Amino acid sequence: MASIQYVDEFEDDGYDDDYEGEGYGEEGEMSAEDQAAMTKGTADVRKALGKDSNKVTLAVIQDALWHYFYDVEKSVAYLRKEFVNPRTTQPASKPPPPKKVPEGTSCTMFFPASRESPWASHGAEAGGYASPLAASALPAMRAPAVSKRASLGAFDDMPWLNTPRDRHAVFMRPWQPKGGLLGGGEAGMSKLQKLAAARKKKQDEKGAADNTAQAEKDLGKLSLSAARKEDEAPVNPLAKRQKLSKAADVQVGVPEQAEIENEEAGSEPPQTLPSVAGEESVVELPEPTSAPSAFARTLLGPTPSAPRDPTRNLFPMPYTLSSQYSADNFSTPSPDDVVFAAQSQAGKKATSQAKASAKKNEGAQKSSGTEQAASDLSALKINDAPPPKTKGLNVVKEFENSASKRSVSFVVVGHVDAGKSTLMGRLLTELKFVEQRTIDKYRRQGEKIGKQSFALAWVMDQRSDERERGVTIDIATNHFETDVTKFTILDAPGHQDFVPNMIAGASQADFAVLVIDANTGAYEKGLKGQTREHVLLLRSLGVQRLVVAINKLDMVDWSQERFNEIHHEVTGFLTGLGFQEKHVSFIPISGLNGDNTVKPIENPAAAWYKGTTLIEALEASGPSAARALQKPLRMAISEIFRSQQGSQAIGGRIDTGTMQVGDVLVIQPSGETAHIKSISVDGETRDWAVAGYNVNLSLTDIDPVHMKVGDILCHPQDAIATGDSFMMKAMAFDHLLPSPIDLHRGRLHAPGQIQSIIATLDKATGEVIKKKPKIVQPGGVARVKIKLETKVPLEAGQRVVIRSGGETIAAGLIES
Ligand SMILES: Nc1nc2c(ncn2[C@@H]2O[C@H](COP(=O)(O)OP(=O)(O)OP(=O)(O)O)[C@@H](O)[C@H]2O)c(=O)[nH]1
Repeated sequence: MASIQYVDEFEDDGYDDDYEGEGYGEEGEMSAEDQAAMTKGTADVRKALGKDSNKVTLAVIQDALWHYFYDVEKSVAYLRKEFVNPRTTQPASKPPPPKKVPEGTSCTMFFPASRESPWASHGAEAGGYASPLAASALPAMRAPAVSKRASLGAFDDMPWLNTPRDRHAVFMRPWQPKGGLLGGGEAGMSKLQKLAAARKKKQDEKGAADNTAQAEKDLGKLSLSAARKEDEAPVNPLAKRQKLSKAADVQVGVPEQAEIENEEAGSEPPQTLPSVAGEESVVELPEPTSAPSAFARTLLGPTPSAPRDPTRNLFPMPYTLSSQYSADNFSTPSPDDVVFAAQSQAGKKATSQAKASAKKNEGAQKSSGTEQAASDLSALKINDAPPPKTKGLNVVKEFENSASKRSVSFVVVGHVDAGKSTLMGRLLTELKFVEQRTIDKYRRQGEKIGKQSFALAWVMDQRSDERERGVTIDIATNHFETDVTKFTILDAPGHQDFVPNMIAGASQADFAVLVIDANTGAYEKGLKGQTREHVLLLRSLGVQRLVVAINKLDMVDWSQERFNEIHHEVTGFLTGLGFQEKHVSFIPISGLNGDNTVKPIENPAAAWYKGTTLIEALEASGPSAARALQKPLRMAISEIFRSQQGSQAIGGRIDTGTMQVGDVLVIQPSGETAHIKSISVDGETRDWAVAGYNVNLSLTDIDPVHMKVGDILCHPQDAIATGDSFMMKAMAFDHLLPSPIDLHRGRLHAPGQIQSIIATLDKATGEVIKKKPKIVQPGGVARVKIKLETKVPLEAGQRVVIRSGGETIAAGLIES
């Protein structure tokens, strides 16, 4: 088969002749398959045309075959329509006869692409870019046998080209800002814009020279040379700012009544500048040469229609024309300047020069509000305030001699929805620490969100997210007292997502109330869930006494059988973990109804129970060991807040030792010190506090940035050390191996890793069983090396919990 060359015969038709479709070479060989198909197709077409076949050339036949993918039927139909029986009026889309017969294989292909993009034809609908595929270029994909004009119309009847217009791809031209917008980038400037810019530059240079001469003349009249000398001397920022604002006052000045009247009358008043010496001079000032651009107006608002303040012409900047702009904003010292001046005076740190300028500035401070603020601030005299005085008490003796009630904290734990918060709400209501009308109010509010059954729980769950979700999220603290004891309730969240908060609560408690939902299925679920995990954590954190409240017994009709079943199983579980039976009491209860919280159960179905009420059980419980008053002071910060008096305050529990007002404390790990200004225990102000107390301290001489929740307070003489590497004796709840972990102690959370497992230990004796094991099985005890990412205040003998991936994997004692 002869090789043919398709060439463009429409050289002046406006198409981009330079462009050849990407991927199509000038010389492309027809494949053997194509050649065979072409030969057969040609014969078939001729046969189909019969005697009319002499009306068409071979080239036209082969061109048609190529276009119709060797579809003889379509090719014949086309040839008959266009060549054998041509219509009198040729359609615009009629493909012109190719120049050469398609016997060959190479072609030049043409896309109807614009000069701007080889891929798209600019000027499609909506100013977008129509893809060649959408805009009749599809035939060109079969281009080797088609001229570019043919590509536009030859295949209009192809069904696959009749795609709806809404499915045509449209490429949008990327947005490019026009050059020259507020002096925008030069790259995008048109020639005209460049020319205009060059002319303007020339004009400006000329104008600037004139203006400079004029300004120098005017400035000479102002006699500012003396002031300039003053400027050179170092002054404090306030003095400098005030001097500038004073000058601004002089320059910008408040217009005289006459001027205002003039302006109101619409006449431009003479622009008057009073000199420093009071001398008046009329200054001819240049008018701004152009109005603000549309962009500037968008940013700064419309140009005020009122006559402009003439003095503003001193600053021919576009923003001064904005209605938002005020030249008086800096005419008085800024708040920072006021603070700076006040601190300089209060701390007596200012240099003599600064003092002199501050004195000078006093005269300049015309605003009485500013003077007041400065005097108020100087009155604070933070650094001058004497530290709170200590009474030098022997706190241990004071404690022993005091007739105050014992202070006890208990944490309320258990599986989610066991009824912990409800039980505490009921207890506080029964004891009249919460009024019934408050519960009624909560019930009405709860009804609105379908949570009326949580009315009692809302006594503890005060956060809006807790109320909306019906789930306790963080430790809620509340207080009540009996004749002999002041109790602090630490209501812990039961949801597994908030176990770290439960750990924080448990680490502040003397004993725990474990609430178990006796309902069918609920108890069993809890035993696999947080009932079990919470008990493990209590044991690990050193809590030895438990009151087990078997709750919601109203739902199982006060079944003695159910009570006994739970009693039996839980006792086995607890003793297995090392709890002593004598330190654990079981109470059948209904927190919702209040049965057996303060008053014995009235329901006859519970006549089988002859034991104590919850409050009696609480009274009988307490700390498992004597308070460690003689040990060094250790208090973990559980909250940081501002007291009502505005001073810095913290809350927490004293783990060991004693403190009194006036003591200096070290906050670890920052190492910063503070003074105790006041101590509050159970809402009462005290001179001292001892281990076991939950206290609020008001501190002085400390910046709150040096404190955070989880930090430890101690006395400087026996401050706790900080470190990031510890040896720990750990009881494994899950498999333990060197891996990333989170270490928890109270509110302290520190990321780190188990660096190595030193040895597995005998649970009872603590003797080494195996050195350097690869893994520790759940239930095993091991000595592990912990490396933390930051230094934290931890010391030997402290109990910590290790968690990983949201699960508690171990707990134990810091050894060193
Ligand atoms: N019938 C009955 N329902 C109770 C009792 N105690 C609590 N409930 C219901 O149990 C649901 C959960 O009570 P909460 O007090 O929020 O439970 P919780 O243990 O504090 O929940 P979390 O702190 O989120 O773990 C509420 O709808 C209570 O009304 C009870 O003694 N009897």
